[in-house]
Amino acid sequence: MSHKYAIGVDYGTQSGRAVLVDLSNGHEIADHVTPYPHGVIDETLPTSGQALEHDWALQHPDDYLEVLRRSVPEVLKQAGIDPADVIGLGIDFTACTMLPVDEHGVPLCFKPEWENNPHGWVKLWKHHAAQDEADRLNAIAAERGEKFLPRYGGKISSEWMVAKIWQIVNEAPEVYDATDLFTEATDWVVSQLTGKFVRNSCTAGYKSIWHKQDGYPSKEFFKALDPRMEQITETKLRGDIVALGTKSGELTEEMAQLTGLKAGTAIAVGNVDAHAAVPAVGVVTPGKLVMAMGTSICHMLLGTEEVEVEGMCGVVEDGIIPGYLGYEAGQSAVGDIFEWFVEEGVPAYVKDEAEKAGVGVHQWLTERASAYKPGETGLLALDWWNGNRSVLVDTNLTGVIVGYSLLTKPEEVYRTLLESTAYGTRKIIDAFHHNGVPVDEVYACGGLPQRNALLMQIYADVTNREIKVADSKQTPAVGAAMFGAVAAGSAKGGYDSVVDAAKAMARVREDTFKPIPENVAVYERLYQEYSELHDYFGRGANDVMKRLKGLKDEASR
Ligand SMILES: Nc1ncnc2c1ncn2[C@@H]1O[C@H](COP(=O)(O)OP(=O)(O)O)[C@@H](O)[C@H]1O
Ligand SMILES: O=C(CO)[C@@H](O)[C@@H](O)COP(=O)(O)O
Repeated sequence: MSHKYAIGVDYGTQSGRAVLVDLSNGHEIADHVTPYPHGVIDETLPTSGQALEHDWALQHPDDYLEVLRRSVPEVLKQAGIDPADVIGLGIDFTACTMLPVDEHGVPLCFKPEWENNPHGWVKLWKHHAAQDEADRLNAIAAERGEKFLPRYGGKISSEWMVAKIWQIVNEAPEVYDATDLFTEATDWVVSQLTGKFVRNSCTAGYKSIWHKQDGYPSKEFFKALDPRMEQITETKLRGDIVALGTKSGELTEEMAQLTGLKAGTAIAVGNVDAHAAVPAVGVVTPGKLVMAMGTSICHMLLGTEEVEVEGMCGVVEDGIIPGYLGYEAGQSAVGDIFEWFVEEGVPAYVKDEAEKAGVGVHQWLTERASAYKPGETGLLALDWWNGNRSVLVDTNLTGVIVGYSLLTKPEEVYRTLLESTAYGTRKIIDAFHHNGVPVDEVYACGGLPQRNALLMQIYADVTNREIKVADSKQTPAVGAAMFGAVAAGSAKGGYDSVVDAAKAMARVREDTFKPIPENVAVYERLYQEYSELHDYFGRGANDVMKRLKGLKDEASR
């Protein structure tokens, strides 16, 4: 049999990328990135120019198709292989990134009658404008003693499906009525490839409160939210829910024309970016935490029992690797915080000097920040620039930096922001480790580990754990390709399980980041200070952040 390949397409926050992978060893033969032409739509609607309220974050579904149109043919061209040797394709996506579609699967925002209504568009994972709905949902679920709540660390997030749908019910009931299905973007793109709609068990479990044994919450629960939602699981959330690793269907003729692949190529069911990355670093057993580090961080861990962990995003049977309970937690902003500082927080001289030195601002700041010892900046920050996903699950929390003086330098602030995100990760590791889901090893993948060695050393020191790094530029895409190979199956030159695929294809770098004992000692003290601030601002002792947000809302109305 000739050499076989699979393609993984990773849909990130700003761009989508296709990677063509050799199935015998996991090597990335070709990759290509397509920045989304409309990016993240968080200021004005592209059609009408209507201003969006803050906390909104939308996307354009055609941008996802653009990735297929541009990046898939490009990797085929770069690799110079016969498209018939690409036996499978898998995709992974940010989540919960959701959209309303009509009975033909057409996104409402593609239709002239809905294109000017912001609720007809894709709501990106970091759309945080459904916090009121999430708060009410959590109160109602707690009052009713809904047994799903502990599976989600005690709180359903405003980032997820039900809160987002309920916002549409409240603010645009006409869009709700016109919607045939609410879908995850990952399932919608797969349906465009195969011509057939199925839901994947991963997003259904983590983002739509679905359980392998119990199904969705009851009609009574949805009715208690809003009588208009009573039947939603049989109507707008209907659809077969199938396990990761399943073949969703085959590439249609039309999509074959568009991508250059062969019609009939096996297409895996949709997956989530962070979850797809886990087998791609070879993690298929418990005890190993995988951090997908980019705009945000998702923390993924396998377990054998369902236990309650404060503020985790969820525990889902078969949610990451079949046969295990998959645990997920996360931080809503990590790279995004560094980017905010680079874009909005540095003086002009930093940009000038970086330009003169011929390096990016991140690199310029990182080089200078590396000269400081832990504690030397005198600064400490709370990493809540985009709220707190775990363990507090509260998007209304905001950022703090303590310790400024007239001598504070931009690189010190940058280092402090790097450190603050490491403390946020430590909170998550502690929550799992001390509650029956051990974290013995840590793996990192995503854009950040390759770009910033200082950041990774800080994470090793703050967590006091050695960190292994993926030997791949595009780990989630490689994971998605593995699932594509499993969808094709061994008879076609792929694999029969993702565990088999991981054995052959997963790769981590030989060099690791090891904790440095003297740094660990100082960071332990700083982490105790972080914890004090974390609980003071985050657990109700002082709700100043929420009062400020309230004032801001009043002022902007
Ligand atoms: N040298 C750097 N150090 C730290 N962060 C960086 C650096 N370069 C880029 N970033 C951050 O990386 C993030 C993008 O990560 P990436 O993994 O490529 O994207 P995504 O999360 O969308 O998949 C951005 O938020 C950006 O601020
Ligand atoms: O929330 C999830 C997964 O559950 C992510 O899709 C979301 O944090 C976005 O991830 P990125 O930082 O864009 O890779």
